[in-house]
Amino acid sequence: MSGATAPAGLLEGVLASINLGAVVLDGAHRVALWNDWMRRHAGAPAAGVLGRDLFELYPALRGQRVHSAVEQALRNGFGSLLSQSLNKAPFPLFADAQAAARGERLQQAVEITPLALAGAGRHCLIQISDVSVAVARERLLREQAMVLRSQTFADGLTGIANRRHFDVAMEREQRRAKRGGSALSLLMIDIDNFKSYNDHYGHQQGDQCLIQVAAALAAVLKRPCDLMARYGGEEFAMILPDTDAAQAVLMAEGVRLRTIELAIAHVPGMHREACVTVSVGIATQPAGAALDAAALIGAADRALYLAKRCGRNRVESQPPL
Ligand SMILES: Nc1nc2c(ncn2[C@@H]2O[C@H](COP(=O)(O)OP(=O)(O)OP(=O)(O)O)[C@@H](O)[C@H]2O)c(=O)[nH]1
Repeated sequence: MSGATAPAGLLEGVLASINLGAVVLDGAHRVALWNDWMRRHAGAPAAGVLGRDLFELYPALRGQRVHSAVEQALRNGFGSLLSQSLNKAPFPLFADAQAAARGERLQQAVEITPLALAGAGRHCLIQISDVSVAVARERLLREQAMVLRSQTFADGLTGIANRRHFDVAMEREQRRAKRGGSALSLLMIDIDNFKSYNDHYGHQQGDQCLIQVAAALAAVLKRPCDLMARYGGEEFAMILPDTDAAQAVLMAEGVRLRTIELAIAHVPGMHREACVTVSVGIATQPAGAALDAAALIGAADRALYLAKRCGRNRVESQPPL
C-alpha cells in the first residue's frame, strides 16, 4: 500500500463535480446526501432536502418503480437499473429554468445500489444520469427509419403504394383470406391508349395524368385494409380483402366512372372517348378457395387483356386457373 493520503475535501470536490445526480437515502428514505448536480437540476438546495423523506419530497414517486427499487436495496440488499424505456423521467429534474417552466423533464437513467455503512445500517445510493441526448438521437433515428421505410414502399411519382408494397400486401392478404376462409378480389387497372396521350402531350403531362388518376382511384377505397398500388408504368392494382365477385364488379365500375369524372382530355382521334379512361380486369378468390397470389394476378391480367380487346373503357372478369 502506498502511504499517499487524499487531500482534504477530495470526496466533496468529486461529488460536486460529477456529471451525475447522486442521492443517498438512509433506511427510512431520509436524504443523507444530495450532490450539486441534484441542486442544479431539481432546483432544491441540499439544505432544504437533507433529513427529509424522499417520498414526501416527491410523493408522485410513491408506488412507482423507483420506490420499489429503493425498498429492494434497503430491505434485501439488491441493486436495480431502471429501464429507460419504462421509466423515462421519474424525477422532476430539468435542464434549466426554461425547461422547468415548460415542464420538460430530463430523460433519466436511474441506478439504485445498496450501501452497507459500518455502524449506520443499510443505506442506498441513487445515481441519476441525463440521457436526453441519447434518447433524442434514438428518436431521430427511429423517425428516419420510418421515413426510409415509407419511401421504400411508396411510388416516387404518385405517392401511392409501389410494386414492392403490392407484392408484400398481396401475399399477406392471400394468406389471411385462406386462413379466414374469406373472399379476396384483385383489380388490375390500365389507362387506355396512354402511349398516344404521352406522345401527343409529352411525358411531363403524362406524369400529371398518372398522378391525377392515382389520387382519384385511391379515393375510391374506403376501408383501411384495401390497398391501391402502382403496379407498373400506367397500370394500377387494387387488393380488396373480404370482397366477393359481385362487390368487386361494383368497385371496378366505380373506378371506371371516377376516371371519366376527372374529364382529362385525351388526344382527339386517337381514343374513342374524349377523355382519359381506364380498363379494369377483375379476379376473385372465392371464400374458402385455396389459391396462390400468382393465380389471382394471372386471372386479373387476362381479364384486363379481355377488356382491352373488347374496346377499352370497360370492366371484365376472369376466373383464376
Ligand atoms: N408519362 C409517363 N408515361 C409512362 C410512365 N410509365 C409508362 N408510361 C407510358 O405508358 C405507355 C403505355 O403504353 P402501352 O403499354 O403501349 O399501352 P397504351 O398506349 O396505354 O394502350 P392500351 O393499354 O392497349 O390501351 C407507354 O407510352 C409508356 O411510355 C410514366 O411513369 N410516366
